[in-house]
Amino acid sequence: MRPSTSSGQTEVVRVTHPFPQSLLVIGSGNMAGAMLRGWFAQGLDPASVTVVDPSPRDLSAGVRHLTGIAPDIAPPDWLLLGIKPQMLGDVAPQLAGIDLSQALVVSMLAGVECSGLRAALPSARAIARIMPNMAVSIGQSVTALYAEGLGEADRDRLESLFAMLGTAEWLADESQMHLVTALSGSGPAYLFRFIDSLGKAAEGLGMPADQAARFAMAMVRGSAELAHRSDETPAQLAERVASPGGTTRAALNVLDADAALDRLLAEAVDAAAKRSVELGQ
Ligand SMILES: NC(=O)C1=CN([C@@H]2O[C@H](COP(=O)(O)OP(=O)(O)OC[C@H]3O[C@@H](n4cnc5c(N)ncnc54)[C@H](O)[C@@H]3O)[C@@H](O)[C@H]2O)C=CC1
Ligand SMILES: O=C(O)[C@@H]1CCC=N1
Repeated sequence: MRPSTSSGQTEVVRVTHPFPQSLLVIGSGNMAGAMLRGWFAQGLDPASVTVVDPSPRDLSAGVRHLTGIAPDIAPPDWLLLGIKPQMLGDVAPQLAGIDLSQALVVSMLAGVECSGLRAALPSARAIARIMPNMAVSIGQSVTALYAEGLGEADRDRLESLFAMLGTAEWLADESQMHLVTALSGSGPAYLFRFIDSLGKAAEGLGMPADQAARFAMAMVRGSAELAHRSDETPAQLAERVASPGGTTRAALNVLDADAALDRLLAEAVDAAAKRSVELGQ
């Protein structure tokens, strides 16, 4: 946008965007692919991006695509790691031929800590970790950020780029990455399962399957938005739905008996966090 000056003349504003000069992406599947599409929509130049992936997902026009790491890859400003954690051991030695002395490595690998990334990519200028989630594809991820000893310019840039894809928040302690992975990284799957299970419950009691699925989905969508906009906590909102002696209380009594739901989710999140620790080893 070009704002007018008080004299009525149009002032040319030079926008300094936060995108890296050159972005090398290793592994562009569900997550890295969705991030790239989000950034392209916000102005990232496809010509500044090189994607290395034998079978990338929905590659955008204008991006340089390689099926493997080639010796002529120019030293990148950012290196985004979008491979599975289990692949790092194979991929890292191939990256040894690329000059990473100017590169900020941004890793989305679940479980792999900064020390493991540093050992795998010893020549990198700096290393940061992120934990986004699948809602990155609609610009509504909550992305956790973590880095040690990162300069202010890198921190600002990282924060700006992930704020473009939803919200971004720094973690003070790396061990929290395992928990955030188990909470908001894997979390969309828990909610998708809940929606599916709720629809199936109504179907089992006699509702047509497609209608039950539609109602379950619409209810979750509206309720999540309501909870997001409300000043009250989700726990308080649940109490507001439950009329004394009514239908909701009858259902909540089932979920709350022996803290069944709390215990189930605590167990599920604990299993995910433990798996995150294992993936880093
Ligand atoms: N899927 C999710 O919801 C989330 C995933 N993550 C993390 O994101 C990373 C990627 O996950 P997804 O995108 O779901 O997986 P994905 O399987 O969709 O993407 C991985 C990509 O790596 C490519 N690849 C395989 N071998 C390669 C090689 N040697 N060189 C370059 N590319 C290669 C594959 O072709 C694929 O496109 C994982 O480390 C995961 O922990 C983090 C948060 C959420
Ligand atoms: O399941 C996984 O390992 C990845 C990390 C968080 C979500 N998906």
